[in-house]
Amino acid sequence: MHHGSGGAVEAVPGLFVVLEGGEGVGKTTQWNRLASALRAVGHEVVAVREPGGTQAGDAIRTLLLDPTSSLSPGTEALLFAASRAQLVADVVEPALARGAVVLVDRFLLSTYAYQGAGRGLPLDMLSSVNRLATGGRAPDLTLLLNVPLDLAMARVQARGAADRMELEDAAFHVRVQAAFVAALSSTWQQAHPEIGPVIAVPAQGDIDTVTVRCLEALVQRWPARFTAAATSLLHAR
Ligand SMILES: Nc1ncnc2c1ncn2[C@@H]1O[C@H](COP(=O)(O)OP(=O)(O)OP(=O)(O)O)[C@@H](O)[C@H]1O
Ligand SMILES: Cc1cn([C@H]2C[C@H](O)[C@@H](COP(=O)(O)O)O2)c(=O)[nH]c1=O
Repeated sequence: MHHGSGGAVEAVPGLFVVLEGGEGVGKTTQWNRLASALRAVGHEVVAVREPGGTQAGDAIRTLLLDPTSSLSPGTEALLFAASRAQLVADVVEPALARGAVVLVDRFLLSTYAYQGAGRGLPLDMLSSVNRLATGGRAPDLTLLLNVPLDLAMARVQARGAADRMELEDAAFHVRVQAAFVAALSSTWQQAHPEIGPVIAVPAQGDIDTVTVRCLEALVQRWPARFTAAATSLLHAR
């Protein structure tokens, strides 16, 4: 909420922002830093990751990422959707209704990239299942962090203890990466309004530079909403 020029209290719309990209591109790092930067200038930020973010979602995450889990592609897709359904109902919708900035580490585009391109499931089926999960809620903006695949995979290897998805072979990760890149085209986005707008953020530089690029993307999209963030960005330079 904020006070309008006549003193009346006006509702501020919630904003639903998603960070996307393949393994090791720096999503979680930037998700933490963006949340801190926006909170520092007074925004209510609800930061959650997928799969997870609820009690049920965290249990589903453990099952999905455990390298010893044996899951068919359909089971996997349904479990990601189930985690998402709980997250949208319990966290995303209430936070958006309060006017918060909801920052999510991965959302439906990951399903299209991993279960669609990676596993070969048809996007129309994934879309139907996920309509049930999201109730049609689409992100207001997705920041797709872009890093060459070999560099990102080297980071993942350096991190150690790979999860079930990270252990997939190189061809799987090449398909996933190609699907993310395809989502940058305006033709693709027009055909998939459930994903919302997707823009690329070059994420190869040092961590601070990438955070500034992410913030700049938000300021550019919503200049009035993020005036304070823009000012602090200028001071940081
Ligand atoms: N800009 C950067 N430059 C160098 N290293 C980075 C950068 N951003 C993140 N890293 C490092 O790369 C590794 C992966 O980062 P992070 O966990 O944020 O990526 P991610 O995209 O969330 O990965 P995943 O999807 O596999 O969990 C971490 O060790 C992190 O410290
Ligand atoms: C939401 C979502 C995620 N995945 C995959 C992508 C990653 O390999 C893991 C999540 O791990 P992270 O460390 O949090 O990135 O799950 C997927 O395959 N499908 C999805 O919808």
